[in-house]
Formats: sequence, structure tokens, C-alpha cells
Amino acid sequence: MTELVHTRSELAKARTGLTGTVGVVMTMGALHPGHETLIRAARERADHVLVTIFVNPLQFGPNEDFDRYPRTLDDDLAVCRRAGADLVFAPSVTDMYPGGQPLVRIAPGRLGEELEGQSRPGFFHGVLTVVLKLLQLTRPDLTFFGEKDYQQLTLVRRMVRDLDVPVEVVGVPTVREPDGLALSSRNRYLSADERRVALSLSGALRAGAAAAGRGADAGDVLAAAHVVLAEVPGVELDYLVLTDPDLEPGPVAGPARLLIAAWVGGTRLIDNLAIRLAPRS
Ligand SMILES: Nc1ncnc2c1ncn2[C@@H]1O[C@H](COP(=O)(O)OP(=O)(O)OP(=O)(O)O)[C@@H](O)[C@H]1O
Ligand SMILES: CC(C)(CO)[C@@H](O)C(=O)[O-]
Ligand code: BAL
Repeated sequence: MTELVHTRSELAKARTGLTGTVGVVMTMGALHPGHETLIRAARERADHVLVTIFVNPLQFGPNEDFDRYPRTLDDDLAVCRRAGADLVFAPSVTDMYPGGQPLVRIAPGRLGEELEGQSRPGFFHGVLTVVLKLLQLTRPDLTFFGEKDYQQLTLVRRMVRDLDVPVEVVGVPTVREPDGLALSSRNRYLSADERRVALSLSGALRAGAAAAGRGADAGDVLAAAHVVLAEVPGVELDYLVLTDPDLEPGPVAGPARLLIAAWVGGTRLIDNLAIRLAPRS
């Protein structure tokens, strides 16, 4: 059975009933099979699974899609039930931020200002602040994050390490459509034509990975990815970078990560792939 609670006092009461280990999956709702995979991963590792559903205003910029972000609680509950969640916490904005906008926020540091943070100022302050609040409220042993949001996963790991938060962060590989498109709640904004255009993001990443497999260096990996993007009109590239797997600055060799963000019509999409470069000689 999946119990639904909305307030922090209901959560506190329901949480005391969860004996044994607890795994938490944090989401903004509009659940899809990517989220379901996170819930099932939590199911395998923990005695109880708690899902949070909260569209966090703190991580949206003034011109972003907070108001139109899909809110589909009934459908989301069906997904949670099917995937075996025990408890769903779907608070209101007032319940999460009873004093209004928090004065104290988590500062994500250098990495929080790059890539997603450069295009979405304040984004990771908002994400890490709500993630820490949800960790305090739910007190899990394990928490599960998707590799689709790779920089977010990396920063959550860093926060947990740097601030000694007593939780294990588990990364879950990206779930894709059969044609390669990374599942994302924002995919529902795409028209059929835009969806075809959006395939060039994963196509570019795959072309980069294939070039690396043929022994290409970092420059040629990026060039191979750019070729795919150049073939498809309608993609407005934000960034395409090849970086260290921990997103540390400096030259890249051996294991690496290729990350992309682009606009397709009015929708901003992200994706990434693990790449193995030949070691530097
Ligand atoms: N395709 C996917 N594969 C694996 N994990 C995913 C996938 N999509 C989302 N997740 C993970 O689910 C969690 C909640 O993400 P969120 O609710 O923002 O969904 P989303 O699809 O990323 O939404 P959006 O389109 O708004 O970015 C995050 O840890 C995210 O990385
Ligand atoms: C982690 C998160 C639930 C925080 O609002 C959100 O950024 C998301 O859904 O990835
Ligand atoms: N999927 C991460 C949350 C966001 O894009 O707002």
C-alpha cells in the first residue's frame, strides 16, 4: 500500500512507522519510467521507499517554467504504487517554506556556477537547499538520483560529503526511449517535430562516444558530436563539453563525461554520456 501525506507533521508521523532502512527518491512529479526506475532501484536496496513530489520554486528562474510545470498527482500516485513506494510526501510550497523564501541557502561553489548553473543562475542554490531540507525531513539511509541530471547528482554527492550528511547517494543510469531520447518530464512540452529534432542531442553524444571508441582525442570527440548537431536545424546549443567524470576542471584523459544542453523550440533539454578517451601518452 502507498500512503500519501501532504504536511510535515503527517510526514513525521508516517516516517516513524517505517522501521528498517529507508530509501528516498526526490522528484518534481510528472513521473515517467525514468522515475519508476529510481523507485525500483530504491525498492531493491531499502526496506521502505519514500517518494517526494515537490515543484520547488527556489530552483526556477523568473522566466522559467515554474507555473506551467506539469502537475499530475493522481497519475504520479499510480506510478508510485506500481513501482512499490510505501510513502509519498507531496507538500505545498507553504509547508516546505513556512517562513517564505529561506534566508539561509546552500552555496554550491564553483561547480554550481558552471554549465547548468551558468544558464540557470541560482538553480543549484535552490536544488541543494531543497534536497538538504528533504533529507532532514525524511531522514533516509539511501537517496537515489538519476544520471540524466549529472551535474545535480555530482553536486548532491559533494554536498553530502562536504557537510557530513549521513546518507548514501546512489546514482541511477539514464533511462531512454528506444530511439535514444533521454526520458524527461519536460519532453511533454515537445511537438512531434521538436521531438525528432531533440533526438540530435543523444545522437551527438553517441557520435562523440563512437569517435572516442575509435581512439579520437578530446577535440575530435567534440567535433564528431558537433557534426550531428550541425545536420539538424532547430537545435540551439547552450553547451557541449567533455569533462572529467567528477566535473573537476583540467585536462581530460581516460574516463570522461560528455554533457550537452540545448533549446529545442521553447524547451531546454539536457543529456550526457560516459566516454572513455585513450589515456594521455
Ligand atoms: N531519464 C531518466 N533516467 C534516470 N533518472 C531520471 C530520468 N529523468 C529524471 N530522472 C531523475 O529523477 C529525479 C527527479 O527528476 P525530475 O522530477 O526533475 O524529472 P525530470 O524528468 O528530470 O524533469 P525535467 O524534465 O523537469 O528535468 C532526478 O534524480 C532525475 O535525475
Ligand atoms: C532533486 C529535485 C527533486 C529537487 O527539487 C529536482 O531538482 C529534480 O527533480 O531533479
Ligand atoms: N530535472 C532537474 C530539475 C530541473 O530541471 O529543474
